[in-house]
Amino acid sequence: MQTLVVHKQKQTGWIRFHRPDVRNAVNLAMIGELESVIREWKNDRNLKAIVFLGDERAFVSGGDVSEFHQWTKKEEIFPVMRRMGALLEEIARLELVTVAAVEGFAVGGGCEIVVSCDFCLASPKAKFGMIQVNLGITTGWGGAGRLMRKIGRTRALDCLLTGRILSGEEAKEWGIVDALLPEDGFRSHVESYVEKLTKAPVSVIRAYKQVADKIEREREQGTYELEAEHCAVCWESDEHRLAVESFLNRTRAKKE
Ligand SMILES: CC[C@H](C(=O)O)C(=O)SCCNC(=O)CCNC(=O)[C@H](O)C(C)(C)COP(=O)(O)OP(=O)(O)OC[C@H]1O[C@@H](n2cnc3c(N)ncnc32)[C@H](O)[C@@H]1OP(=O)(O)O
Repeated sequence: MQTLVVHKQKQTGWIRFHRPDVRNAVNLAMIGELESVIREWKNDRNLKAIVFLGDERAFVSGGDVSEFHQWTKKEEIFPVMRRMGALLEEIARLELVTVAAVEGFAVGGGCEIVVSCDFCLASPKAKFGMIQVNLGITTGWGGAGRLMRKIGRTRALDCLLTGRILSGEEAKEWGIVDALLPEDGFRSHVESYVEKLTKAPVSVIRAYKQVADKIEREREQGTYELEAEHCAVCWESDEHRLAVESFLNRTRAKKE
């Protein structure tokens, strides 16, 4: 695999987002690789948990601005948004424990990946932000609906409308982070935490995830399709075009 480093350890699968040069930004290749891992592992009846992680600098920095933002029409970008939204819906509905382990930036779509997991474990230096608004767009992968369900409508709207960046501690206080773990030996702290979450038999884990999923389905459908639609419409705005140009100009200027 080019964009992910994956391995299984006992009954836990580990998926590391691995595009360090671009702070683990999600491109089409990563979406394809993540689809194939999730669709293979979801049928592993021995697996109890999946942990998603990045590196000390970034969990995931959102969609790949260089790749995604070459498309300017809503008809071009909607299928890409919907595809990743459907994948995060699949992850959210997995009948095993899902964990986002965050040490660095989880921004934009990276924050949407975080809230599609059952648990978020973070180091105090982690940073979270639904920064799509800074690009003049909305979430596109279902993250707005999941954030509202996780931290409540008012705080979620504050994060979505301001694009504020929260430290690990602030994100714990706001309810995005479920446990803060020491930066030193973060990975082994994550392993011990996951061990506690997965001492139950596979059948018990799958049963409780089915209960959680049923409640969510009865309460409301996932919002990823609506969000992908809104994101695609905003994609054509001048605000979005200008924000992307300024990001790409900054990147080019650094190279000169
Ligand atoms: C529905 C999802 C939605 C969408 O897909 O449109 C979104 O996710 S919108 C949000 C898209 N993401 C961003 O706008 C974040 C952009 N990145 C940053 O703000 C920073 O890179 C940050 C805060 C994540 C990390 O800052 P740091 O100072 O640690 O690193 P640099 O900014 O110097 O970046 C290093 C290197 O990585 C490239 N990079 C970072 N993020 C992205 C990205 N999302 N897409 C493409 N490339 C990215 C950055 O340009 C630098 O490249 P270099 O060639 O080394 O200059």
